[in-house]
Amino acid sequence: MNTIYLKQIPSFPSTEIPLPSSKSESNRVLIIDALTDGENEISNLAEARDTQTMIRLLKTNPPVFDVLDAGTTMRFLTAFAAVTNQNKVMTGTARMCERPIGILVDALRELGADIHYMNKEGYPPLAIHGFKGQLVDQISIRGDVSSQYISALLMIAPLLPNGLSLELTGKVGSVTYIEMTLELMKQFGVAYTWEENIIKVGSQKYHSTAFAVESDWSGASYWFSLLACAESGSLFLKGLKKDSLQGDSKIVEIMDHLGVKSEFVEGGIQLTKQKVKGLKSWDFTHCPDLAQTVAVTCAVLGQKVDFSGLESLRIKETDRIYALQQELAKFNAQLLEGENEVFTLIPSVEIPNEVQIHTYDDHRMAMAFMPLMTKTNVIIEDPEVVNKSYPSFWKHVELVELEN
Ligand SMILES: O=C(O)C1=C[C@@H](OP(=O)(O)O)[C@@H](O)[C@H](O)C1
Ligand SMILES: C=C(OP(=O)(O)O)C(=O)O
Repeated sequence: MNTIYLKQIPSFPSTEIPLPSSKSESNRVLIIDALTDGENEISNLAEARDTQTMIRLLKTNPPVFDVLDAGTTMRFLTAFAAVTNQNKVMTGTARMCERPIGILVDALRELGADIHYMNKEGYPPLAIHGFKGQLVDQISIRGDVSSQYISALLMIAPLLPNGLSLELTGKVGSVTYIEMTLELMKQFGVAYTWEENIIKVGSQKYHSTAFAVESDWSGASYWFSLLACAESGSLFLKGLKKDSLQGDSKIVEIMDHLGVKSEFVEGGIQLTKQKVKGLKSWDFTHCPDLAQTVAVTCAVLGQKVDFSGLESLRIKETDRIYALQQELAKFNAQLLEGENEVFTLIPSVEIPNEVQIHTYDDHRMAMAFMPLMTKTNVIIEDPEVVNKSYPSFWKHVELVELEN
């Protein structure tokens, strides 16, 4: 098995981290670009495998769209292929074929798409056999499983002859990602309304424009965590802006409680250490990708915290609740399931001299446990797993190591 060894570094001098581009923004912009008649000027697309897979599939248009382990690529391309009247097989890794897609398929079938399950009802692989023409212009969709189904439908909505009125039902999670989708659509000239739980997008064209993808706030979260866990140090994260389309910019507020001060300056954000104010509870409903980062930070910093809004974590790259519980236990921290979907993070009492982290084919497991290197020697299994969203992650870790 391939591993990476992170020798303990309790503190580090000021280091500049370049950061990758956002894969969420990139994958939306690529779909919008494919649906725009004219030419767009898109820059700064992500190096993330999820984005590179999207680029390759859109460019080569093979009969089988194998998205590997990319959730957004699967969900967005399914809606795209269906309403652009294509015959396509949608598939991915074994794990991708365990991640539900029934809610999106039901909605697309209601709209007029011909889609069959090739194996298990509700899950990829799918066979898409074109579009019969728009059958309805109003759809209800539950929002508690994945916002990606909603984003997928919104992006294809302007193409529909009658547009689309989408009623969101139940608890809606990851709302910040729905907002990102709509804001990007707006930047490409598409109008929408969102009143209470109904989003309406009329039939209209996307307009060509220039768009530069922002740096990735989810990727930035690991650097906030590294500084929070370190004895001393400072970090400059390049390319981040205060007004971001990404909900994971919430990390600024979370880390303000956990000892990291953020100052937006020209060209990025300067992170310095401050007194730990403490965190009692946090709701991750709209920033689920930050949960692993914050869990490890709190475990290391001795913070007992109630985590809520973790429901979607079980159906991501791995069952992230199980994975966190297993790996936190290796340094005597716990994530205990309580009543009403609240989990309590019990921090570590004693960290062993060396900890080996299993990564469960999940990039965020590898990256979230990196900051443990401030307290002990860490071995990360399958380090290349980070390629899904942040291929240059270990190179950036070396920048911190080199300063020592
Ligand atoms: O739309 C997006 O770009 C994403 C939405 C979120 O998924 P869910 O909506 O399934 O929570 C998030 O976890 C994922 O990493 C990216
Ligand atoms: C959940 C994630 O991605 P996706 O759902 O797009 O596979 C992620 O990047 O953490």
